[in-house]
Amino acid sequence: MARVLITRPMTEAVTARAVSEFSAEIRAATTPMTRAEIVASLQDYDLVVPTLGDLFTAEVFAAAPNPRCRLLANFGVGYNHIDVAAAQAAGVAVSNTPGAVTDATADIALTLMLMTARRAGEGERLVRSGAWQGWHPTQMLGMHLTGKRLGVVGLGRIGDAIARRAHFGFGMEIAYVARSPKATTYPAERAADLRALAATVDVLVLAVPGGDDTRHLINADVLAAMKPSALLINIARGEVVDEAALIAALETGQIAGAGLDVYEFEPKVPEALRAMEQVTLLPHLGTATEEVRSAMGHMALDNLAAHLTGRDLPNRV
Ligand SMILES: NC(=O)c1ccc[n+]([C@@H]2O[C@H](COP(=O)([O-])OP(=O)(O)OC[C@H]3O[C@@H](n4cnc5c(N)ncnc54)[C@H](O)[C@@H]3O)[C@@H](O)[C@H]2O)c1
Ligand SMILES: O=C(O)[C@H](O)CO
Repeated sequence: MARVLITRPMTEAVTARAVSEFSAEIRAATTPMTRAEIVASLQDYDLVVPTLGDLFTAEVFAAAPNPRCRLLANFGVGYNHIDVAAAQAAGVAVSNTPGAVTDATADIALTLMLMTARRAGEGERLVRSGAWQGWHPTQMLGMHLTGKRLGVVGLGRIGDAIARRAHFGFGMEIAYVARSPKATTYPAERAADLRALAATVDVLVLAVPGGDDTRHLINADVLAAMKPSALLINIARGEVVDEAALIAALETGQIAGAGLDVYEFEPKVPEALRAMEQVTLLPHLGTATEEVRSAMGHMALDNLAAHLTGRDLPNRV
């Protein structure tokens, strides 16, 4: 019988299937595995279901030569915590959970857009503080999203779901950057480059994968191109944004606000960001619904099942 390790507690439905179908061992901690645990997981298990924060780096694969592990069935669509080339060189396949996460993550992007544009976090804090003195015509005025221009960086599954919600729900104009034009169900303008996109939009939303190719894609230069009234929304990965440059841009009023679900040094969130009223901060909630986390878990288990029965992995990276 193959030894299967799942590196975090899962929903009840996924746990029940993992135990009955795979006799899986489920690690009890909710925190990422230590380096020593990761090396041991490669040496001691045939199949591992890792997730965000489990750092399967090239160095870790080097520390576990000829691993027993044959598959990392990642729980999550983003796999920037796994060095896929090093895994493949070690004979370890990698799969992920695309699609299952799309709608929930797009919903969180819209939540961040609305909360930041309409100052919802600030308003909620005001009410809770007991200091609210009542409605008046110029109280806490925010930005009206309807009819504004949205720039999407990463018009893939989630970026497209965000753009659809923004266009059909809020009448927003959609613009994007991509290597080639995309077929969309809404009118969408392809910008010449990222700076050109940043310069013309009211909201810039990030939905690219993390990793070396997109690290600090949003830097001081891009932030400087944005309008002073514009908002930056990040549901992608924290490292896509140079967080120090973002803090500087917010402090100097170069941009008006930000809505963040992810952080460069997650779960550390700089005190400077936590102190800013114009910033909405969520704890990586993109996929956090019972249904979606179960769908992600089942997808990871489907990849284990395919591997064990010699079928093609449905979601091979
Ligand atoms: N906040 C969350 O909880 C959460 C949840 C799910 C996914 N995510 C993140 O969202 C990412 C996207 O997921 P997806 O399913 O939409 O992936 P996807 O592969 O369908 O879409 C990513 C898109 O980004 C494009 N892209 C890559 N580099 C680019 C660049 N430099 N400039 C412009 N476009 C670029 C790709 O061509 C692709 O179209 C994941 O990799 C993950 O990191 C976050
Ligand atoms: O990439 C994803 O699916 C989410 O960020 C959770 O890992």
